[in-house]
Amino acid sequence: MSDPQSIPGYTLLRPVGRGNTSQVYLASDPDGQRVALKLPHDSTLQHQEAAERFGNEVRLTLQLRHPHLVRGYAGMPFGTQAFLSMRYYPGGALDEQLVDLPERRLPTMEAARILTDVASALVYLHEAGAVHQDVKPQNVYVDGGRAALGDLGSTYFTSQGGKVSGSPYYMAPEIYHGESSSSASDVYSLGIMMYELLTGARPFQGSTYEELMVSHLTRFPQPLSHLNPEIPRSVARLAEQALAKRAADRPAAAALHQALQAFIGETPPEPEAPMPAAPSKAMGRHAPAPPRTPENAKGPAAPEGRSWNPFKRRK
Ligand SMILES: Nc1ncnc2c1ncn2[C@@H]1O[C@H](COP(=O)(O)OP(=O)(O)OP(=O)(O)O)[C@@H](O)[C@H]1O
Repeated sequence: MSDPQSIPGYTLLRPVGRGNTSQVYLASDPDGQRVALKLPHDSTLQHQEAAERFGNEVRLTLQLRHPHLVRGYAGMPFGTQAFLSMRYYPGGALDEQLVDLPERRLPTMEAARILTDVASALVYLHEAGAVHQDVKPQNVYVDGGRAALGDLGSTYFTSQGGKVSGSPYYMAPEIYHGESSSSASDVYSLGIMMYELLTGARPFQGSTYEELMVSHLTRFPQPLSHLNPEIPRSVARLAEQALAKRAADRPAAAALHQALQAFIGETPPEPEAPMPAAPSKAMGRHAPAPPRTPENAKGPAAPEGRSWNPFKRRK
């Protein structure tokens, strides 16, 4: 890991979190502003793929600007002085905040506001031709009730291509199949987050990678409005469609954003307005994907033994 004291102008205040690839500190920057300072572990810098992922996160966090993306201030993408300075969120990541709540559940309107913001960030990324690939509460930061999506390490521009990845609880069927990801894969992950935040439970469960894969590929969650009657039908229907097994059957992030915005009262509801949809051949709702078994699936390999972690990104 870079020595934080050796990054000119930054004063380390205290550690705030540790991930697989980096350590994050609360620090003060050259202007005396409190920032989150992310420093890669030594092991990250020594591993080419991990180092490239860190560099990708630095470059894209500084390049992509949106009110609902974690704001990057400064950084160095590579080398022993690699770092990323970004907005500091005192409450940490959303998953860390959920742990403290009864039944891991936010009040419905709070959850809907967070989801609206994440959907808004995805609309921006998708319009820019980018795919995030790791939408999950661990990568969402909330302050004052409003959210920002972070961790652009796996993000890529479709025009340039990128390595497929995802986290098993949030990963779309096409990624389990070993196919490429697209904006529709992000919409699927957002659909999982909608279920999780609006009901307190993830729609697909499994105690091993294989069980979780089978669940994503073959099961259908209960209608969202049965699980939470406070959710308007328009939002519930789109969340269910976001979990369509076939990418082409999912709505665009813009449709989800529009419906969520109307729900939280940020724009007047427009029931007559056509929802923007992802280009699609057939619209068979929740059409099942061809049956796959753990043996024939081409998706990312399941880790062995007890170290299986459904939140950990697969590459
Ligand atoms: N901007 C921020 N503000 C406050 N805390 C943060 C911020 N960014 C990260 N953290 C804290 O640091 C922890 C580690 O960050 P993060 O998950 O981004 O690390 P990582 O090494 O990139 O993760 P991964 O395991 O996905 O490689 C987070 O769980 C969170 O607690």
